[in-house]
Amino acid sequence: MTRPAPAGHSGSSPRPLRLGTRRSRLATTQSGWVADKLRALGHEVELVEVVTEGDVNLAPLTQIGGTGVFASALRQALRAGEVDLAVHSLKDLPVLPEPGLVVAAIPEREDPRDVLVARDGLDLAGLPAGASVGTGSPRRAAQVLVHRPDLQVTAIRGNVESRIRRTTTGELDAVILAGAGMRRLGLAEQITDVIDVDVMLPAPGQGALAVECRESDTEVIEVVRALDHEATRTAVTAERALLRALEAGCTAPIGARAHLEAGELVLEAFAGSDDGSIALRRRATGDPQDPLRLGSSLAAELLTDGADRIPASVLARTPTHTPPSGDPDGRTRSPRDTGAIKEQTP
Ligand SMILES: NCc1[nH]cc(CCC(=O)O)c1CC(=O)O
Repeated sequence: MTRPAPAGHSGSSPRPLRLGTRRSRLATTQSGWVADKLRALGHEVELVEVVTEGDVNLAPLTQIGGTGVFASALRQALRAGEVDLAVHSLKDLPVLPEPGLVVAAIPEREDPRDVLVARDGLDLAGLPAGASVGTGSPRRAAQVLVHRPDLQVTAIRGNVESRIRRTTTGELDAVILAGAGMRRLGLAEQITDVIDVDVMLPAPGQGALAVECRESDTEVIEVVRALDHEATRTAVTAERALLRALEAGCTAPIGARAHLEAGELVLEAFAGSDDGSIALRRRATGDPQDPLRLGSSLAAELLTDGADRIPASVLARTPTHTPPSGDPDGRTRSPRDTGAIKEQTP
């Protein structure tokens, strides 16, 4: 249902902006944060819940099409005119631009680093040899094993709260999560170690949000633009350009973090393989006016130095098999979903 554009809207009697959100607590918290920012600017905002494949299907993300599954249903709701804007975790957003949609704002990002939640308040160095560490992320698994090959990495999925619970029940010694998500959920006091970027580079875009609108909806775009943070946009543009140039998806074992330092844009990146045979780390600096170039040139360097040997199946995380016929709730993918999932493969 597409609502007719309001005639002569000037901002004085704003139509309520319909903000589409996933139903997880992290998603509603992030959406609520954006809604509050827009309300503080004088706009009326209502939240609209959208159910995504990634929420209902608990198969490993690497099998059901990567984290792009979280974005696809929200994007469909945007295109259908059911909502006017959608808030994504930027790291879950496929790197290829989505036709008809535009990321109108990237607000200032949180600390992008990964954190450890371990039993008994342990930090990474304090975990004993053989300790079990849960993560569903090939990027986290690869990097933690470079630093601590003696640890036992276990694949886990689920929302932030349920992953943390695995350490309190004694099932696992530790889990690795994005610090940003934990802080937004008010769970900062459960962090037992903030993992240094020298040990683990975050996912490209980690800690940042992306507010997406319809390209044709200039009125909403103008409103949302006010939330954009230039330094964040510059940094994540370099990080995502690297991911794109590696032809990698958002669940690939690729880490990247850019930041401004003394007027220069610094980009650090990691590229690894699942079996640990490839684990490359490189750093480059460039012009903050051209983050795309810095990202793609560092990607080229990684490829020359061995990242070209990382199998395409590992990088792109293309669904390698048809998902089990019985989705948990019997939901079948629409052709549209499939299209949206495909877009993140090169
Ligand atoms: N893949 C799930 C996801 N997407 C965004 C975040 C956290 C918030 C962020 O990184 O911006 C998380 C949880 C996690 O990785 O621990």
